[in-house]
Amino acid sequence: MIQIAPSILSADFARLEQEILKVETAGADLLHIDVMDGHFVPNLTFGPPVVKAIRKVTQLPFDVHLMVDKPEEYVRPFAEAGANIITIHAEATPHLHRVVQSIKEHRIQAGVALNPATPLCVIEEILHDLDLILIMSVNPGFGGQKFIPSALKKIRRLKTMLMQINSPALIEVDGGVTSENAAQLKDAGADILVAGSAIYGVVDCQAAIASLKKV
Ligand SMILES: O=C(CO)[C@@H](O)[C@H](O)COP(=O)(O)O
Ligand SMILES: [Fe+2]
Repeated sequence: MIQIAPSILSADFARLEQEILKVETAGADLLHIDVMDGHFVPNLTFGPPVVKAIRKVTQLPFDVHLMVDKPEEYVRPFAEAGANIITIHAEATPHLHRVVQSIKEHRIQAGVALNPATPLCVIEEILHDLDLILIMSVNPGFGGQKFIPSALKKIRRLKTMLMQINSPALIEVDGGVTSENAAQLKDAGADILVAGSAIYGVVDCQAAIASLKKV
């Protein structure tokens, strides 16, 4: 069954605890935390103290999406704050292998994210080291953007690559996910759907999660 990871980027930050508990009760599988540094992407969001604070209010696994330059400097602080998965961007470091290994040294899951324009070949040599690959289906930085359809072809090709090396790594898709494109994403090979506005931007988030899951 497909897993759903609500992105708290679209939550009401003034009521963050309730917003997290709301999606936990509604059947979320993971909590997606978008970390932005104002350099790698033109937006600023959460640091390790926020992750540490919300670690106390929920049992949901934390799926930390680091949209930051020099990700090597942030692995330890986010791991110690309570991340269960740390995903770094391939475009953000020339030392992808080293940073992936450093995530694994913290005994948490390691993911690599690819922007829409980044080809799959940049992760080919480290694919067997990864627990998760995040395919961006919007340009990172903001919630509420329109899904870029070329992500579907990329997910299909990635699924084939993973099957060829017998890898159990999960494919996560992030950006513009809705109940309209969820079935296509699952058919293409996605295992985890991240959704911000499709879950936090509607009145009934339980129905929203259910409709994403039922694909
Ligand atoms: O990483 C990002 C954006 O950079 C995402 O996780 C967004 O938070 C997804 O929001 P929606 O596109 O689902 O509204
Ligand atoms: Fe994200």
